[in-house]
Amino acid sequence: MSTSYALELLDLRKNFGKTEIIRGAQLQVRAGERVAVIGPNGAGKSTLFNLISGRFAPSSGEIRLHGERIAGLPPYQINRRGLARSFQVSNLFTRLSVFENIRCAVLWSLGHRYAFWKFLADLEDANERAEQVLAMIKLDRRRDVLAMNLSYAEARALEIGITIAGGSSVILLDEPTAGMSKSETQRFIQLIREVTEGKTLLTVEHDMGVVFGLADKIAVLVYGEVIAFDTPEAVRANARVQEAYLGSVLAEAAHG
Ligand SMILES: Nc1ncnc2c1ncn2[C@@H]1O[C@H](COP(=O)(O)OP(=O)(O)OP(=O)(O)O)[C@@H](O)[C@H]1O
Repeated sequence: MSTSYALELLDLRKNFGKTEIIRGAQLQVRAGERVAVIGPNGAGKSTLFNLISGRFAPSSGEIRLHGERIAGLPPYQINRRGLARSFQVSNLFTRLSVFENIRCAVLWSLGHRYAFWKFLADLEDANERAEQVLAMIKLDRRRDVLAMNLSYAEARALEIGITIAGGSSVILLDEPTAGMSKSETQRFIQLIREVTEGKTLLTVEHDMGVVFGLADKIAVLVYGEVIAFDTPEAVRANARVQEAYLGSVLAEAAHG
């Protein structure tokens, strides 16, 4: 039954002009699973995330979030239904503090932009929730620092905090550790594991160390199709994946 899945892609397709980039993608993600979407450059990973989060409307097919149809809805409506996508660092409010950035995200998720009386009543709750999120992303000691003065890794942690602030149950992270050193990456994987505990997570990831450190399941996207969706061990052993993509990447990772 479809409602047992947190997220489903059903024969999803997306054309840009005459070129079909997503070609009948199928995926069924259970609640609480952490899934890494991998695939060669240009396979359509970012496009897939843009479809799921509502930035692009699919050409055909369906997307279901907790059994509800969301394909073609605008991003804010998909967000209201419990799906949040990480924003890039450049989307932080650089002249606001770490705390204020998170509080904005909490208030936004409460949907109180236009109802001032409700806004005041809930401000205390929002403050409390923002403090909790700060502690979760381990930036409580950087609470009053302006976002523009954070280190790169701290800014990425803040980005994750903003993504989870609204309490969404399905979280999409696009290359969360890109640009980090090896030790920062290790710490960040742990942080992501903690803050997404009990949630459904989808990441796009190129770094195989991150993939194997974070994912319960791997979805392999090749030419706009999910050619495998299984545990890391099974995907690693899958001949079709080896042939299409993973063999070369794993060989590289082993020597890198
Ligand atoms: N808005 C767009 N208009 C036209 N073509 C697009 C658009 N967005 C993406 N594409 C094309 O779709 C294909 C898939 O791109 P996408 O960025 O989704 O791949 P990806 O798997 O995320 O790649 P990478 O790993 O390199 O980031 C590429 O050939 C790209 O040029």
